[in-house]
Amino acid sequence: MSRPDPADYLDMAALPRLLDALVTQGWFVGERFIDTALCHSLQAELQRLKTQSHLDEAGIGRGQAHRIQRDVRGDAIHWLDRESRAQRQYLTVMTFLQQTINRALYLGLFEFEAHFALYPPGAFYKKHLDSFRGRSNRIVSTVLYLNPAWTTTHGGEMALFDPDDPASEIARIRPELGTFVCFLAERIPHEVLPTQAPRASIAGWFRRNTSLGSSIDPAR
Ligand SMILES: O=C(O)CCC(=O)C(=O)O
Ligand SMILES: [Fe+2]
Repeated sequence: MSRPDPADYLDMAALPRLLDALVTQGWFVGERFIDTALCHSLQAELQRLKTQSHLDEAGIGRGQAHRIQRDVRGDAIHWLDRESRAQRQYLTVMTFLQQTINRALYLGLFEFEAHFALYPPGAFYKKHLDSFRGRSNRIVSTVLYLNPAWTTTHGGEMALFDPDDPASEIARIRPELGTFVCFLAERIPHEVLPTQAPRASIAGWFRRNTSLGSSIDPAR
């Protein structure tokens, strides 16, 4: 089986803009950044996972601190496990992006973890940081949206906030199929506004390895 070529699945021409935006403002949004056919395959897989009851209620906090809190986040998730061709293609693209970012910005990104997410109507995710400065090993957050023909009446945008003034909104992103967002996990507060329609995505994080000696550092 031939390995997928990342260039077939992502907008190579947008990469310089992505790197520049990460450095100058800490976040990037690209429309049609990931190949449309691949997005449809991922969307179909997420639907299948839902039908087969393979989605779990999402929680907050890692390891022992993990808990479900519906008043904070209301999505259901499934961690990517390379089970399908579409997942493997997406993970290959993300590995390529990791190498591209490391070569240009020396962030020392070490691995990528990601989950499908489905927000049912009425669900949201309150303003948060994906990682806390100093403690964290999530360095760059990513989101790929999987919703064809999303309109403003559907709500469910992601709002980004100014790291130096977290009350001030700096961007609002419609979760349209193929749109890809990445941002510095320790810097950019963000929020998922209440959605009116089922909202599908893949949220992922590039991590740095912070394991020390024999003490392992779990991803989740
Ligand atoms: O789906 C989104 O727009 C963002 C999701 C998010 O912030 C998260 O899963 O941490
Ligand atoms: Fe987040």
